[in-house]
Amino acid sequence: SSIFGGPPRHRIGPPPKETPETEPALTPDSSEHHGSKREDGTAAPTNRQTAVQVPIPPLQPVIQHTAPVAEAANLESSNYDSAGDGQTTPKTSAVVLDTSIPAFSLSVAEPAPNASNPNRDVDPGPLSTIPAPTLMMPPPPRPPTLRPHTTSTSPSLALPPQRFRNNNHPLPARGQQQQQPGCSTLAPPPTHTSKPTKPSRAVVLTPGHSPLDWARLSTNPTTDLRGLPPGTPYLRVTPSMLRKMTGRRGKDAWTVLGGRVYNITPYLAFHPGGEPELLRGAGRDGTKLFGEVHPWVNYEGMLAACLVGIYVPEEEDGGERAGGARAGADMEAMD
Ligand code: HEM
Repeated sequence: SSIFGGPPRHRIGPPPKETPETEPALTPDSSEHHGSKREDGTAAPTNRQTAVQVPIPPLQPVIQHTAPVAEAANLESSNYDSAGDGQTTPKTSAVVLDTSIPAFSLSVAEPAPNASNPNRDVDPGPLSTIPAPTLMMPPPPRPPTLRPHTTSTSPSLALPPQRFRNNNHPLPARGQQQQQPGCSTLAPPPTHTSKPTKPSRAVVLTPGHSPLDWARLSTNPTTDLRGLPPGTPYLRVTPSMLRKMTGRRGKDAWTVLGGRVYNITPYLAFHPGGEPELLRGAGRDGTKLFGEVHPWVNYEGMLAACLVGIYVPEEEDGGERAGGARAGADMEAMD
């Protein structure tokens, strides 16, 4: 049965007016009008009368099998004509069409409205008696979904099933036992390879003494940060000479880094570690100290404009040889 309340294969035409409930209630006026429109009206009333008496006729009259489809359509359309000619007919042409035209023929002739019916899932209608593959396309496959699956065997990219997120599972998430409620389980495991970070000893530099300011100053080709008279060549600095350059008593601060002597006085205010720290290397070889604090610092590039000379051993003869004499003369000139 169908929602129309009767055998669906016995109805054709517009569904609202062909329900079994309305068919018996048809007035004689409408029925007789139908009969008057027939050109061969002699046989139609008899057939309709038979159809009324047998709503679901198991056998079809022979004359109805010979009725053309076009004629049946005309009968159907006239059935909805409100005009009457006084003749009475106990049953409408819908019954005649039911008996004269097989349901298969009608269904195949109009597949589109049924196939496009959005309510076909809940209202199969007349097509319910016909095998589905011959009438409508199969439903399209459902697109893949990433929604959480309720089955344990379905692969999913979404959250794992609840049984993988509780403590009863034999393979809990990493570090789950140490997690507090609401904490993420993606935290890295505890490791002993990282060293504890040392507190920073960097100082707050005064305005205009940032690393960028030093870079701008030290790379200026016109800037001479050596603290020597213009045109002074690179000096050969001995340990005795270096010890006098501590940055105190009016003298500049020199330090040795990698065998080269630098005047670090201009850099004091720019040193991120502070002036006292930088002065720890003044008047001495600060290579080891420098490497202990920040071996990654490119001192050669940063102090290129501060290069005084090279660090040389002390002369045994007190500077009698040419090189030592020149270095000694230069040092005397700076004093
Ligand atoms: C030789 C004696 C030196 C000592 C004792 C010394 C000490 C320090 C200290 C304690 C810091 C702070 C590190 C921190 O942030 O905790 C520092 C930072 C720094 N020093 Fe020195 N320093 C010396 C020489 C130099 C020299 C000659 C230069 C430049 C050529 C220099 C350039 C820097 C730089 C760029 C930083 C910042 C490093 C960074 O933040 O990574 N230092 N220094």
